[in-house]
Amino acid sequence: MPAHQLAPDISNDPAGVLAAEQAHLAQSRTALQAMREHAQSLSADAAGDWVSRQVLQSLLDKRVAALADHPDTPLFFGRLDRASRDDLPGVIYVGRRHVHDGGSRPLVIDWRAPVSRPFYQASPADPMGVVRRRRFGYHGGALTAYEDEPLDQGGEIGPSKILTEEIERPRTGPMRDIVATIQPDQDAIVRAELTQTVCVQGAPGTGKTAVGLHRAAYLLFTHRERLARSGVMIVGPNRAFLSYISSVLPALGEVKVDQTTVADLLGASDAPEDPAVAALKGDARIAAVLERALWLHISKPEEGLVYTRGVHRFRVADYEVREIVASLRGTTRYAPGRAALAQRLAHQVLVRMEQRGDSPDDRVQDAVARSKPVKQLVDAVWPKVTPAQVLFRLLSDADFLTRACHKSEISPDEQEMLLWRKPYRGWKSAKWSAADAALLDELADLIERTPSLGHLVVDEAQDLSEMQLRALGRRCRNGSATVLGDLAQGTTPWSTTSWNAVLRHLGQDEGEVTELTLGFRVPREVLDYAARLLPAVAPGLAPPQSLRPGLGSLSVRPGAAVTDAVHEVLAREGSIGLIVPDALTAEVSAALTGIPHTVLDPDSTEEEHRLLIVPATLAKGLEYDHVIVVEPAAIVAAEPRGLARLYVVLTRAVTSLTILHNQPLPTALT
Ligand SMILES: Nc1ncnc2c1ncn2[C@@H]1O[C@H](COP(=O)(O)OP(=O)(O)OP(=O)(O)O)[C@@H](O)[C@H]1O
Repeated sequence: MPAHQLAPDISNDPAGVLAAEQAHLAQSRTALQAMREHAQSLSADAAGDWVSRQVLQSLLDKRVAALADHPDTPLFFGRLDRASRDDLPGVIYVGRRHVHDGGSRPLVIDWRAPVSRPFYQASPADPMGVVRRRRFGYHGGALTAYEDEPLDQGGEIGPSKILTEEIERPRTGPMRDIVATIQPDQDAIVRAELTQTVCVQGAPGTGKTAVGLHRAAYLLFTHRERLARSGVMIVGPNRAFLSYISSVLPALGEVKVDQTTVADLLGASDAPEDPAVAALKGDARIAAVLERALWLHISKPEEGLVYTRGVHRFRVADYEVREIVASLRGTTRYAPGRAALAQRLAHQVLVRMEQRGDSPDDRVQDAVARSKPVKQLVDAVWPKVTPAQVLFRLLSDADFLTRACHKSEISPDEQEMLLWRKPYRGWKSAKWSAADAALLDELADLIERTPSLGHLVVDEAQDLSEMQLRALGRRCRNGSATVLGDLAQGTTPWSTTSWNAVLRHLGQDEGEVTELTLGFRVPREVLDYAARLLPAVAPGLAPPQSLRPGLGSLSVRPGAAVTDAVHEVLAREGSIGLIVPDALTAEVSAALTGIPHTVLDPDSTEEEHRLLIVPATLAKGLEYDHVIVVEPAAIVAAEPRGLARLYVVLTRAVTSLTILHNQPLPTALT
């Protein structure tokens, strides 16, 4: 059947339909193979020089790699039979990438193309020109089932079995893409305009991370050239999380996206710090103090400039130097201001030379700007400083801090808190905390402008301080952002309580706050249980909803042994996360001697075994089929926002949650 004709209704012959679709899959696979062979046959020799040849060859190699067929991944997962009379085919197959035959007839259309959109959005109420939507079921790479949804007959469509099965599939290994089953509300976020910053509040497991990654893939497809130049970056909470999500974008054909953590982006700084001090340093009020501290380094010029050339002396008077400095202050960043001061002084010297009858050119001006007297004056008045020097001075010199805090909203008590109890000997030996890293980054930007990316996806954004948000905001100030998080899962001393505030500190006030409400991960029984903590951790939030009933998924066992619970889940299918208070990690691991397991580490991301011991503070963003939580009371007691940590921990399970405890459970859970 030619793809441009509407398919005849042969649904009364399911075997025939399936066979025809399998034939289309085989044809598409062959066509993809031909596309790959064609790409392989292209030569980079046409390029004129060696460099161009290397660039072209690398592009061709990438193209060949992108055309690889992964036999276990469905080439298409949906089909639309369209009623629209336009130039587009009447029947389209929606898949992970475009495939066309020798005559350029599309056999599969990329899920991100506008014509694929009805696959995610069409409904009987708004069929979007589609008569029938077909979903395909796969086993490995083999097409084994299909399901039709008529869209032109009004009424309601029942739940999709293929969709439910996909959502219920046990989890193994890293996160996978959800391209075949993106839901309409998720799709609206994925396809939001590039210029639109979106902020998504969503309960655990509502697909925020998945949506953020698919949005990155969508934007890269739709604005390929623009974003190839400016770049897209994903920022997640820790490396274990990045490792968990690392294969989603490559599976969607996008390999050129940086995935990083705030700590890695701002520089690994991990000196321990009192949470109250960290919270104060994370406060956006500090930004004004840093700015003042930096500009306090400029001193009032007391002397003029004398420049000697041959037998002549050219003078720039002290009041003229003061005027130049005053005119530059506040109109430029610190480092370009320094360079401009040298140039302006040189210019004055040149004016004097011209007045004497010389006709110096630009080269003379550059030479004067680089000359010793000019350099000495600039160094004295507008000294070269690094972020570390400025922050060191601020945190170790009480007088300087007081001057920098002048007219700011930082109280004397707070100033006292900011000062190091035991100052370091010098800025080179100073040990910086995570909060300091954001301050150093702010100073770096005040000194020299930080380049902006085209788009930033920020996950677990509720955990970022205002100063960290400012740091990320700098990196998308000429672009846009996708901000993802859950106010109930905030576990840092500076966790936010308002998305509008987050957007403001990110510098994306125009961003739109939206909500995902349906949970795809956690069974209802478990989610309802965890939600008992919500009034304490995020009073304003409505209880989350789950798509999965999961009867019998929750088991609370006082006094039970860890090994028994572990043996029980090892007999079942799927991944296992044994989440423990951080302080008990070694003890629990020792108790499991003889049972193969891996201990999750913030940096090492290897998961050798199906059974993983997860320290509670690393569980954020991750999920396991079976979760065993050890001693909730100790998880709560370990940190100021311990109840929120427990909420995160209790919402990691896909199939079952077992709680083991000797100490009494937090009251909300009893
Ligand atoms: N439309 C969907 N179809 C199938 N699976 C989905 C869909 N949306 C989300 N999921 C799955 O649900 C699980 C949870 O998704 P994800 O981790 O993105 O949620 P989250 O909102 O970021 O959760 P958390 O707040 O706990 O970090 C993942 O396994 C994801 O693949």
